[in-house]
Amino acid sequence: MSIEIRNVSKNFGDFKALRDVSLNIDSGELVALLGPSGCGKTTLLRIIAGLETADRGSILFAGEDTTDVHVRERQVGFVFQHYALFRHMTVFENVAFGLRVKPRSQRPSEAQIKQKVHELLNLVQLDWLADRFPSQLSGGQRQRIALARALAVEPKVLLLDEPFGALDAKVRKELRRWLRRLHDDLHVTSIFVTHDQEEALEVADRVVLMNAGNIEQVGSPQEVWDHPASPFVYGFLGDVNLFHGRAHEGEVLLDGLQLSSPEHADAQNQKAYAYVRPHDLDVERYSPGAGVDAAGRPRGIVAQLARAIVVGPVARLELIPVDDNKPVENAAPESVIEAQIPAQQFNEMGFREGETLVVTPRRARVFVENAS
Ligand SMILES: Nc1ncnc2c1ncn2[C@@H]1O[C@H](COP(=O)(O)OP(=O)(O)OP(=O)(O)O)[C@@H](O)[C@H]1O
Repeated sequence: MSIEIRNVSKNFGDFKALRDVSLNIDSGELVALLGPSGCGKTTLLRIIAGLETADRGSILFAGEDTTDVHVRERQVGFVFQHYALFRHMTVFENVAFGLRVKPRSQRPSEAQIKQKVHELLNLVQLDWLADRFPSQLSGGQRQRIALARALAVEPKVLLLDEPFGALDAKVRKELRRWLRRLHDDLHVTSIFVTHDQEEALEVADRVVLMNAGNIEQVGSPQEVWDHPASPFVYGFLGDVNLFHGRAHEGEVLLDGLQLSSPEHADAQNQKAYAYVRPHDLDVERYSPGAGVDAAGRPRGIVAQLARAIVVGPVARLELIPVDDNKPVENAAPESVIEAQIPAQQFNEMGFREGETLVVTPRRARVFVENAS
């Protein structure tokens, strides 16, 4: 079932939790709502579910306005972060619950319930736990049971609010792959809230980036990663170095660095930000003249290697720009530059902590502020 979110706004007192949010979700899509804590993800999910009402705007399911449709009639399944399994019921009874509370006319027979519950438990690969109680399950198993329970009533829409939020990193990773496979089998239109960018990028067909009650960008994981639409998205998706400076007629001058930025050829001494991913920085040993191009423009930053963390195939370098006026030890945390190079290259170059290096961006994304 497709979902259309049309100009939805929601205030809590003076606080604007959602500001004129619009979004279309196709039938069978798996969409992630991604954003920092408090950006309005859960509020939007609750409005879609019918657990909360919007101040303005509407939600359409398959083209039909749902405003007057009660949450029970919306055919929505939920899974929340804190497994809401009934503690006094076995796994089997938890999954059967939604079927048993159906109105008598729609309620399946006992034999049908039994068959359906076992099918669902097989689907989440936990049929062998049918007779256990929730307290006898691991966190990951409980979330899979919660999902089986949500699916029991054959929802048209599945809403998941940080479903793996309370689990440890390894289990989270397993479960997100498992959720993706399950979705590929079932194709239930699903919206899944997370503040974990890796989770959103790995699982979703499309990612909706939210910030302060607004949608900043919607796109496939590849699109939002390769072409972040705003400084917020750039900063939120993955590690990034931020350099401040000014742009003028296609050139950007940052602290100790000059970059060409042809897309800002019209800029007239405007405030600019350049975002550079750690793996888009080249690192070489300092020598006089290093980091300066043929025309004498500074293309690299001279910096001291403060720390090198080499784990597996990647070397993460923390570098502090060398400033004549300030001892490196007193550098502000935000001035630390993070670079990532292959561990093999790090070892071949024989870099040592305390050495002076030059870092040069291979790729940067420049945003220019309109008011100068
Ligand atoms: N019932 C409420 N009354 C007052 N303020 C609320 C209420 N529900 C949510 N808010 C506020 O609205 C904002 C958005 O909340 P929401 O739960 O949607 O954020 P979120 O993006 O899901 O964050 P998190 O990832 O922390 O759950 C928050 O600042 C929150 O404090």
